[in-house]
Amino acid sequence: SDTFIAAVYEHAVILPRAAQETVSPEDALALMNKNMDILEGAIKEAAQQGAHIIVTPEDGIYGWVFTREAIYPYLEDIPDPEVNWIPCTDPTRFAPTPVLERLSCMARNNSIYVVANIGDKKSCNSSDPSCPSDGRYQYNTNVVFDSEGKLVARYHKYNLFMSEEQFNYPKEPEAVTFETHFGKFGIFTCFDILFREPAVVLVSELQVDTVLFPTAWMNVLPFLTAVEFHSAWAMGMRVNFLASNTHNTIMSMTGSGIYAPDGARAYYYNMKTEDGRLLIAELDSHPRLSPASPPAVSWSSYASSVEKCIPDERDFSGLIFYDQFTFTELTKPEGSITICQKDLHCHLSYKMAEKREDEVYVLGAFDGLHVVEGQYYLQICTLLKCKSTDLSTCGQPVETAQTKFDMFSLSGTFGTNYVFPEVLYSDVQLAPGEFEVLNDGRLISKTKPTKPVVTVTLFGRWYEKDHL
Ligand SMILES: O=C(O)CCCC[C@@H]1SC[C@@H]2NC(=O)N[C@@H]21
Repeated sequence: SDTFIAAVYEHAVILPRAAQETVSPEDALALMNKNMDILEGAIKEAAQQGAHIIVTPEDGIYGWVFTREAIYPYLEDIPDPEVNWIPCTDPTRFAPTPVLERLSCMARNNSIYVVANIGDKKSCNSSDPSCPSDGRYQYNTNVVFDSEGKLVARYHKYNLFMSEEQFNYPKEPEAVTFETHFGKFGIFTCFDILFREPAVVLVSELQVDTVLFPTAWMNVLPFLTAVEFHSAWAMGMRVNFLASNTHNTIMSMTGSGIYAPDGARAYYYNMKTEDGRLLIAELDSHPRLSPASPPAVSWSSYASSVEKCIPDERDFSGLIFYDQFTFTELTKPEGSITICQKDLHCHLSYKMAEKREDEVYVLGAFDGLHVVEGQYYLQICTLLKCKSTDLSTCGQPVETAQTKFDMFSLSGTFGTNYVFPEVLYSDVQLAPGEFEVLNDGRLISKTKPTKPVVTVTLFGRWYEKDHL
């Protein structure tokens, strides 16, 4: 069919009382059942509203369990989907798997695809030289059940985030896809989104239509807040993207959404209360075939054609999330300005509705390797509001703004084809339908921006440079 209805659930996970202590398998299952009780409510509601598929978050069933031993009682031995198994109707076929059984039944009883994140365990012995000393591999794992409850996908997270010492890396990245009558799906988890494998492979080589993305994402302004970055990835990669985040304001975890290539269809960001939220929206099954599908972009085309930038004595540098940017201030209410760092030249044309005395904006450029909490090579052009009128605060996280723009157009001489366009308004709000990327690489406002701008950014990932 042409469209389908997608659901994502942002879940305020009930955490284990003491994540460092080892509990009995009964206590582990009791906690997982408490979380699954809540997920079941969301799954039922989504199915009632006609959703074909629902995504639930990373760590959504047992929370954050920090040691290898402490997570063990929560894990199940998840078979390869090729075994063709409906745990709901055949629960004893493999070793005890009460969580798989319950998830399978939730999918089957509500006739909806269910995506969940749980832990997989695989025993090994000394015949395998890389077998861990405790005799098992433990994986951060996504599972997908179809609307009859059959296990159709299993994915082991490849890019573990720093603190996930409870899990092992799979030996090779897994590019997991499955077909449905509403399009081809790919799946990966959280930190995977910053790397080429398997995320980019799923889209560029395996041509999936929709990405399923369970996450436990800690927000970092100005570029890596969940709703901002995930919607930008959907636009840059030209896929649908179903992001389900955990909700825990103490950890800065909030921000889920249903994103199409041309913008968010629904999203949720809430740092004020501890409420979860079900989102439901309609999407094109094959977004690339849609007439509204954005064209392929030649990212550096426009910026390479404008005059080169000449270093100016008023340029200055500042840190954004530990990366040293080169900045120049927007001193006039409107104009065209350029800033460079190494090979990256960034160009901005803009017009403010009014130049306020109490707010300062800069144009910034960064071309280099980010090295904190993981290493990845970035090329970034950004228009952003500084925290105060003191230029030394430029780059620090800012959530609110009052300056309205009449228009903006941002471009850069990117060396990579992987550029994610971000527009963030005041109070961490997205701007669906209000901006677009032209095929010459300009990120432009389509209409007069309706809210004050916090940042407009072209976030480029240069995968080939990571290992040089
Ligand atoms: O557990 C994960 O895989 C999610 C981590 C994502 C965190 C994002 S990516 C880098 C940045 N650092 C943070 O603390 N939050 C963001």
